[in-house]
Amino acid sequence: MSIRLHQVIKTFQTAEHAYTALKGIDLSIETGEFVAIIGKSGSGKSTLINMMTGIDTPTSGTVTVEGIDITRLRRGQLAQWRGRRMGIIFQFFQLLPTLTLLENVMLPMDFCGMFTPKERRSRAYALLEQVDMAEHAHKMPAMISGGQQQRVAIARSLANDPPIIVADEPTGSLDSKTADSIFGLFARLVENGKTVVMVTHDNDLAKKVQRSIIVADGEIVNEYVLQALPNLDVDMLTHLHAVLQRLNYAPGEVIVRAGEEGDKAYIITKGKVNVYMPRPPGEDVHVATLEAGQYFGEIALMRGGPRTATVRASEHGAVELMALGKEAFGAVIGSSSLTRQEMDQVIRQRLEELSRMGAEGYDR
Ligand SMILES: Nc1ncnc2c1ncn2[C@@H]1O[C@H](COP(=O)(O)OP(=O)(O)OP(=O)(O)O)[C@@H](O)[C@H]1O
Repeated sequence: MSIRLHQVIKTFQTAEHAYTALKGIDLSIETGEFVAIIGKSGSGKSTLINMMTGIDTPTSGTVTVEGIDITRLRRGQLAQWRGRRMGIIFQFFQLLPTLTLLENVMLPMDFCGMFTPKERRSRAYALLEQVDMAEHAHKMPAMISGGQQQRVAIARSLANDPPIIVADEPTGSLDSKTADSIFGLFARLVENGKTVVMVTHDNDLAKKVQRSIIVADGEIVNEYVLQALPNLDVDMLTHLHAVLQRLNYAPGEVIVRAGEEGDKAYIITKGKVNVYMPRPPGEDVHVATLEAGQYFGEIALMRGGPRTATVRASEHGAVELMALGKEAFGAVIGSSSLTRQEMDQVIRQRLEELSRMGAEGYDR
């Protein structure tokens, strides 16, 4: 495991009041993952990654990177550790304006005493080559474009060959074509075995990575909610996060019952549920097993009418669900036609399955 945050809380104390920007974050990022962190402005994205890099310290909780609890490192140790193990990239590049591009890339090696001075120079050239900037090596940062400066910043972040790259809105100030090419560089780093964590506002870029983490109001949106509703935008996911109600069921417990009025849909976030077709007299027939990342209860909300099936928590373990009421469900469907279409498709399949198994009245 590459990065692990456990119960991380960050409270900023200002003159007038205290503001809790992170509210108990649990998060694990594996070695070699390409992770996008997205969220509305002010949701806590930068604060979150500043915890991972040790640029800022949590008020409570632990941050473990490659097995080291970085919250326990002293300032000097932390700077050395970071310099060797992490490459950091910011939105506004932050190249030193009085040094050439080559010198900028050599700087982290100088700081951490990595490689011999001669090696540093040739390594810096090689890194600039990797990002197509070698021909500009002796220019000053002000002489090149923003996209080029970001390429150099990426080369600089790789100076000490760190296994982890953390980037805070690296494409935020670039046009979309340049952003795409910078994104391509990150993808290549991941192919070469690096772990990359990238904050982005750009939904399209976020869709291209293996894993998205949505920060909403200082918390992380449950990843199974994301899996269940992959086409919602950040605003809707943030809204959903605020209104979803967490529910727990014991093994075997009934969650919804066929024939009853339905006023909620459910997303499974832990465990499995079994779906049964009602067959009098009380001999329900098992139709399907659903697991984390799937939803149920949507048919009654989408099509009206009573529940079409009974759903129980699996006998083999407890179940955690996120419930959304009619109103939130309506907002979700209304916000994304793709989600609506996909749900329609799921419902059609489910009703066909029920009808195929001989239940009456399910071929609506
Ligand atoms: N040093 C600080 N002192 C007080 N409040 C802070 C401090 N840093 C951040 N905050 C507050 O914490 C919240 C989260 O900030 P953060 O910068 O992490 O958000 P963000 O999601 O990265 O936003 P953006 O996308 O706009 O950069 C904000 O409401 C911000 O005002």
